[in-house]
Amino acid sequence: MKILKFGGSSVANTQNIRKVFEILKSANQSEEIAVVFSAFGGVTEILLKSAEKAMMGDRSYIDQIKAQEERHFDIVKELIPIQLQSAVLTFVKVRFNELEDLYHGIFLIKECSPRTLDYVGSFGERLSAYILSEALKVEGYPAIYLDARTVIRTNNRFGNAKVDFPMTNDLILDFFHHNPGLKVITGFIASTEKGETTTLGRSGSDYTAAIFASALQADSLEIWTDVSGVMTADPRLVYTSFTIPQLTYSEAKELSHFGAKVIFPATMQPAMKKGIPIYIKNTFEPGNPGTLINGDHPAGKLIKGISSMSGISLLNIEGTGLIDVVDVSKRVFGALADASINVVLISQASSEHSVCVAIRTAEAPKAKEAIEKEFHFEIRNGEMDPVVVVSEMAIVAAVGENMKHNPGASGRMFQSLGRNNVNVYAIAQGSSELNISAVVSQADLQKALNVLHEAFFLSDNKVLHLFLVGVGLIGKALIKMIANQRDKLQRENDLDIQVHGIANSRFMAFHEDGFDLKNCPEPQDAEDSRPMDLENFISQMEEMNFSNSVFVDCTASQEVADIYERVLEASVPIVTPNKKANSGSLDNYKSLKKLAYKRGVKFLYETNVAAGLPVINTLQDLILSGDKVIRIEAVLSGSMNFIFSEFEKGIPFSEVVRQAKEKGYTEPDPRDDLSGMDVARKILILGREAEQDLHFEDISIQSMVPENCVKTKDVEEFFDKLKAHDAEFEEILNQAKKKGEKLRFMAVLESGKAKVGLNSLDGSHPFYTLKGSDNMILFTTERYHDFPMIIRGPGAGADVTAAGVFADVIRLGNYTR
Ligand SMILES: NC(=O)c1ccc[n+]([C@@H]2O[C@H](COP(=O)([O-])OP(=O)(O)OC[C@H]3O[C@@H](n4cnc5c(N)ncnc54)[C@H](O)[C@@H]3O)[C@@H](O)[C@H]2O)c1
Ligand SMILES: N[C@@H](CCO)C(=O)O
Ligand code: NA
Repeated sequence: MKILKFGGSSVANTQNIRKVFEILKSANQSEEIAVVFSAFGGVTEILLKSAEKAMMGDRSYIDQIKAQEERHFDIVKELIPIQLQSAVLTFVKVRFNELEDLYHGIFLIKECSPRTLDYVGSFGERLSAYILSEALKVEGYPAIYLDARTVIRTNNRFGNAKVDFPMTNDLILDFFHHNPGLKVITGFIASTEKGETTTLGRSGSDYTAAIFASALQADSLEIWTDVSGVMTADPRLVYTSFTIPQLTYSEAKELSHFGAKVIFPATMQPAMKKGIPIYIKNTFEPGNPGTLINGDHPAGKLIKGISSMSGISLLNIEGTGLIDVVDVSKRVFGALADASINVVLISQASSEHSVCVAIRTAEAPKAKEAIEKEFHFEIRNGEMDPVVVVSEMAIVAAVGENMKHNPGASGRMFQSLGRNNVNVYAIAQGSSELNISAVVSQADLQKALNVLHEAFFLSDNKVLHLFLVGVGLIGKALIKMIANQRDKLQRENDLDIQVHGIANSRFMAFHEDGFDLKNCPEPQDAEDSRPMDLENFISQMEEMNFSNSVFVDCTASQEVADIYERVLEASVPIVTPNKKANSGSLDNYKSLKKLAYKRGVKFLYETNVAAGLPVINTLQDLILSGDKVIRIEAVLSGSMNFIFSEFEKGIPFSEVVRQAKEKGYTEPDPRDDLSGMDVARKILILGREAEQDLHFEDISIQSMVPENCVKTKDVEEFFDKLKAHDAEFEEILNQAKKKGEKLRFMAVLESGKAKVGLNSLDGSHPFYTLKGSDNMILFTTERYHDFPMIIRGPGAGADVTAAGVFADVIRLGNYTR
């Protein structure tokens, strides 16, 4: 025997009802079934509201009831052939006539008792189940209409009656014994011994189904609704949520307590007690297996789902007078109970200094008043502070039986919340270890849910949400690379990268779902393009509030570097090829590192030096493992190396500089390379990474920019003026050539001082053979003493740089969560 129950939305119209009949057809093939129906979608609510209207003397109830009568007539006419309609239409007409009389009575005496309300409320199910039983007969079933008032006995607590199970079970068994056929049962309603109509309260039809399942020792109970089972989290807030295949009875209770309103656990109790498996299924997606709720306890994920609840306020009851006093909690909760306030969550630390209670926000003023009244004297005497109410809060809770005796769940929960800058205001975990609840601000709720959902369910699939400032040469190359690699990363590394914000110096744009990276627009051409404003860009990033946001700075801008502090404060990691932050004041360099450490987020800048070559990471590894840097000698500018090595081939100097720019080796302004500034910044950063307190003043720099080229209107004018100096550079080159030497623009750092400039080197020097955009770095350290560690390779250019930025982003993927 299987009991199937269909909710109001499943039988809201004939189109849906036909889907229900299909489901019954296939269910009926394999075993005996009985079916419980709710009223047609929305009917009961209208019946009850109309009663209220009638009571208030509002005649508009008449039209509403008429409309419902028509709706029922229509359903009959659509489901039942004309020659069989009249009996059914008469049944409906008689019920509505009776309803009319009832409402008229309520209207006249302006009174409607809970008893009358239950009677009024019973019509919806009586109508739907009767009509559907007749329609099922038409479909060929031996259908029998069962008005559950004849078998479910309750006390007379109208509105939420208590079932007399021994009596009810006997009546049900007896009815089934004497009435073979497909029972079509009214949900929600019952009666007292005296024959008064009662109702079973919230989700009463589910309860009816569970009562029948229990009485008949059914093999299973199916609750058919309009969602495919219980989801891992509220699907409106977590797009990646999915149906939980199986829950234990206790997990189902915990999950439905908050938010997941698919089932109301109390109603499942009769079936749970008998260990009857319950399926939650979707009428509109019958092929989906939905959720099975039973007693099984398979090993698996730490948690089954995350529930949530909005509209919460925290009450903080605090004071020295609370310590070691035995009746404080009794009085707090007594006062709340007396004021009929439902307590959602409780937390008290062992210091006993404060008690924290979460309640619904609507009840907060009443709760504060009740407690302050109770502790009137203590507050007056200063032994207790006035109750502090913090509103705009929400609760998230991780639920699962596997947390029991299994360390790690709370660690993972709070670590992922913390990493994503979600502040936790209060925590509660019962000793059943079934549920860990955290109170967070309402503004953080969606992020918190997503963070937890990712941490517990998608931990094999991380998503990085990028906000990219600077979509120039490097930025564009980066986007292209991500677009090309994305599928593979998802498939083989469970890592997804989405870009939600893009900006250049003039425009910015955002995309909630992430830009289509294969056809990524320029910031000025994007759909919601707007003028660039860095503060706004950051605010927008914060507002979008993704878990695992990443700020990527592909500019050479000081202004952008100056915002890093704010980004790190928001616990958002930074990846950047921009050298400005690390080569500014030593204090700023140190404080950024400290802040990143404090916030537990990464600040990655491998491409600050030698583009994608592994220089910074290698140096950091050397230092971490206890090595000490004695000397760094390096060619650190791809463009300068290109310029001075190509120049040898007889191309005029100004022309080679232009080529370096065209090849994407130079800084946005090539004078930053020629002046030695770019190299100076790099050696400064290397020195600092080597734990030397290096300042800009500790570097002597030889500039290659002729004096009259320093100040020009723009880069074009600079190139024009540079032409006039071609002969001077030619002369420097010839000097070197004469000696059989080559010109190399390089940096040397030793004993806390650095020198940056042009050198003429003979064939014995390792830099002699460098070509094109090559960089080369020689680290002489305590360990690499007799022979230096050498890193060499192309150190400028869009691809090698973007690849280095990309590698840093992927590295973040390994750190997050
Ligand atoms: N080109 C290379 O080989 C190479 C190698 C290593 C590191 N880098 C570094 O990469 C960074 C970018 O270089 P690029 O060659 O892509 O430069 P680029 O001039 O092509 O692009 C810079 C982008 O940043 C934008 N921008 C500038 N100021 C901005 C601001 N305040 N707000 C928003 N956007 C702003 C510009 O509009 C442009 O889109 C620089 O820091 C450079 O040092 C470049
Ligand atoms: N302009 C730099 C690349 C950025 O670091 C160089 O030529 O090496
Ligand atoms: Na590098």
